[in-house]
Formats: sequence, C-alpha cells, structure tokens
Amino acid sequence: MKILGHSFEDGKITFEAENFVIRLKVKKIPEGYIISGEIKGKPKRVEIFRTEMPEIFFINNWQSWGPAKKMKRGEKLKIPEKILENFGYGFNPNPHLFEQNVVSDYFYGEKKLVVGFLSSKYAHPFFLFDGHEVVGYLDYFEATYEDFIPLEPLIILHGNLDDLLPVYAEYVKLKNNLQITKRNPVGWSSWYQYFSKLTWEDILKNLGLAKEYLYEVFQIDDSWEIDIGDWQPNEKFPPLEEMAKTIRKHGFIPGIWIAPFSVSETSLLAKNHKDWLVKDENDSPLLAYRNWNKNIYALDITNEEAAKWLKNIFKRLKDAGFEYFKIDFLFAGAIPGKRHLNISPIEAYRLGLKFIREVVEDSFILGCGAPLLPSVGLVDGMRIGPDTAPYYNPETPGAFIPNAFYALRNTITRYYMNGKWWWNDPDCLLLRNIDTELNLWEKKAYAFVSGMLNNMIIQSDDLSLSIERYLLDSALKLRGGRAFVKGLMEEVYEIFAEGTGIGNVKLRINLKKERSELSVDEKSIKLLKQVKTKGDGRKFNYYQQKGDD
Ligand SMILES: OC[C@@]12C[C@@H]1[C@H](Oc1cc(F)cc(F)c1)[C@H](O)[C@@H](O)[C@H]2O
Repeated sequence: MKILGHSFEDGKITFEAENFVIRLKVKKIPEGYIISGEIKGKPKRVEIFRTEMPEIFFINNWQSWGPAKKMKRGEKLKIPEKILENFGYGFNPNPHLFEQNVVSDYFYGEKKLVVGFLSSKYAHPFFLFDGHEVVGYLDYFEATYEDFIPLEPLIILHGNLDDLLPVYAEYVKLKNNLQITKRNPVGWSSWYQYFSKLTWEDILKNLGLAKEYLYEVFQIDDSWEIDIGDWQPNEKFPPLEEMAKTIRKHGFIPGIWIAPFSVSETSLLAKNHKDWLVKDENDSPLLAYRNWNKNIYALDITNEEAAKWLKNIFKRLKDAGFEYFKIDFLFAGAIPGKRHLNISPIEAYRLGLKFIREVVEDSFILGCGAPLLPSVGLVDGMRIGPDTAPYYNPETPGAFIPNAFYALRNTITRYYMNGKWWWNDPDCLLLRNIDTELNLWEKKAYAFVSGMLNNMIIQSDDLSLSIERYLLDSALKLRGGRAFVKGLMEEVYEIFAEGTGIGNVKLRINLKKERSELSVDEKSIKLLKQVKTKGDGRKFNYYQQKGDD
C-alpha cells in the first residue's frame, strides 16, 4: 500500500511535480490512518493511493442512481447501452473510464478494509480498478489553484467491512461538521403513479383522499413545468401560488420537483441565453444528457446572470408557498466542461447548491440524481438509489434503470449514510394492488426495510385504488431506531434496528429469493390487524399496536 508512491509511516511527505505541489501528513488513528494535507498548482488528476486489487470488493457510484454493491475481479459494471448513450456524465464525470475499468467513487471496500476520501469540495475522488491494482485519484479537471487548498483527506480503515462503512460515514460527518435537520419526512409524491401524465385534477383527487394518511408533505413531481429550464406551470396546472395554497389548505407542506441545473434545447432559456450554458472544447453548449426526448444542457452557475436567474426561480417557488424541494438531475451541475470561472466542476456544483440553500433557507431540500459526497451539508435528504418502479426484477441487468429490486438493494447497501450525511430517501413506497406488478412480498420487503433503516417514507399511489395501507403504518412504526446491517457483501442481509417504534427488531432478507420469511422478530411486533369498511364498501386493512385505542 503506497501513498504517492511512497510507503508511509506516521509522518510527512512533500511531492513536487511539474505543475503542482502537494504536502501530505499521515496520522495514525485507532482503525488505521488518515492522510491529509494541501495542494496548489494545476494538478489535473493526482494519484494519491495504490494497492493490489482484491478478488472481491465493494464499489460505490458517484451519484444517487448508481450502484453500491459487491463485485468480483474480472466482473464489469453492466451499464445498459441506452444509459451510457443518454447519461454518460450521469454515470460518472469521466464516463470513458468505464470502457476498460471498474470505478468506485469516493470509497471502496474489501472484506477487511475500507479506503475512502472524507470530502469532495474541490476534486472528484475515485478509485480505478485496472485488473491488477486499485489506484486512488483526486481529479481537479482543468482547475488551477494559485494558493494551497486543503486536500480531500483519505482514510484507511482496517476491520470488517460491515463494521467499517458506518465508521467511514461517521468520519465524513465529523470532517464536514454535518448537522442534519430533525425533520425526516413522511409524505406523498406523484411520479410513480402518474409519471408524465399528471394533471392538476389528479393532485386535487389525491389531496382529498390524503387526509386519511399521516403525511406531512405532499409533493408534485415532474410534469407541472412548461419545459426543463422554463419553470412556469404549463396549461395543465394553475399558478404556483394556487398549487401551494391548495396543498397547504389540505394540511400538508407543499412540495415540488425541479431540475435546477438542467436546460432543455427547446426551452426559452436555451434560446435566449446560450452564454449561460456549460460549453465543450469547441465553445458549443455541452450535451449533459438526453431525456424527455430532448438534448439537455447544463446551467453554468459561475455566470453571474445565470446564478441570479437560478436564485430568482427558487425565490418565486418559495414565495409561492413551497417548503419542500426535490431537486433532480443534479449531476448536470457537476459535469466537466468550460465555465465562466475556471473552477472545478465539483466547486461549481457546490456553489449551485449553496445558492439554492441561501434562497430556500430552512425548507427541506431533497437531492436526486446527485453526486453524493459533494452534496453533504447542502441537502437535507438524498435519494440513494435508482428509481423504484411497479416491478421488481432481480434478473434484468443494470444500474440506473428503474427497478424496485435495485432501488431496494441500494437502500440497504448505502444505509450507513442515513442520519449522518442526510436522511436517506429509498424512493417511494408503491402499495397499490392494481396498476402494478409488485406482489405482497415485494411491497412488504420495501416497507419493512425502509422503516427499519429509519429512512424517509414517501408513498406514490393513486389513493383511490385498493392499497395495502397497513404496510405504510408498519413502515412508520418501524422507524425511529438505530440500524445495523450485516452481510453487505453476501446474498442474505441481516438488518438489526434497535429502539424502533415497536422495540428492537431484526430481519433476514435475501432480495433475490422471495421465499425468505419477512418476520421482523414477530415477538416484538404486537400489531393487531384492523379491518375498516368505508362508506362505499371499500375495506382498509391496517394494523394497530396491541393496546392502541
Ligand atoms: O422526471 C422525473 C423523474 C424521473 C426522474 C428521475 O429518475 C430518473 C432516473 C434515471 F436513471 C434516468 C432518468 F432519466 C430519470 C427521478 O429519480 C424520478 O424520481 C422522477 O422524479
């Protein structure tokens, strides 16, 4: 194991290269070492760490929708062609690296080791698995630093992976002085029932039915806007003020979806402000990704006018009454490209998030499609997996593609970020019995795991349909505890949750074998099944704890 090509003990290393100078300090800690220091010049991509490649390892992708999972030497990350074609940057700031190698962003693990960077404020930290070695880099892209800036510290932890990932998460929390909000939301979101067909009438219908539910937040997802970048309601929706007021009148915190760093090729914004877009090396607008059957560009937040425009967008939403913001496709704000200021894409991304926070103040910000480590301290909740879906297919390959199986797996394999970095958003619970391929085992597994891991609980169903309502109640009763997961590199996960709303519970689950019994330590769950028949004859099954009135 070498640092900058040097074997290391407690001590200092100074390294002068042609275009940069780096000073390192190596400190022994109980679990291993922390390497910190400073750097100046034009470092571009700097090797910090190198060791032999293990046979089995745990990788993490840079953003919400990417995988966190066990891999074996020789295995490749199966990125569906469509995703790589439409979302190259979404998958990684250096997508070409995936052609020949495996990449793990921010941290990686082995059975008895975790190595990770504790921050990503200037550089993009990643580990390249080239088939023989693991090489840890800090990528500053084209940025130049006249004065020394702090190095993203590297931590080396020895022990069992299952024990070390929560330790790594704790060191990140300490290094970034993270204090997260006490509000861990419960609510409703439109996307996984209505998708892009959402109408204002759908919102009104579900608002009327939602009073039966313990929601705090009621969030309108994508489809309300004129275009990506033209953040005004389209002809299917009333003015912003009316949207927020109507949600508030029903007793919920108004929530709204927006993709703040994305600009569609057909938007007025793109037509009128080409100079507000991140450029490629030919000074043309850089293609960030394709979605909505359109080319999507990235907003250059280092352009003062663009920054002012972005702040105004959020001021208008906040003044209209929205207090919960799902900010999506955030990776667009961190793509490498030419900006007005020559700062790294990571610095530009964090600047954009700081502007949003400055305007929305203590409203709840949910990050989505977001680079994880650069977002710490700047969001309250974070989507930590790919989209869920009304189907659960362990066999279909691939990261990013909506699939309840992969969404649930990431919920488990990134559980240690919850309550330390932000509140984990496992994506929505889909509890309806029609208009879905999810069976009861899949719905129950998603509800129990999300609850036991004390995650955000956001449901996305047409509430007029038949719904396994008791699973929402179970998920809420299972929250409030401290979780630990054993077997993060095995087939069977053992989830332990201490001090939940119904005591200490544990769950053994094999996500690929639906036969696995979902007993959350039944003896500690004294839930009695209640059946209520509504006026129109519909039956609601839900559970109350023994002794509840
Ligand atoms: O446009 C709205 C929408 C779909 C987008 C986003 O999910 C995506 C996840 C992807 F991998 C790719 C993509 F284009 C979108 C996000 O994760 C979803 O929750 C929902 O808000």
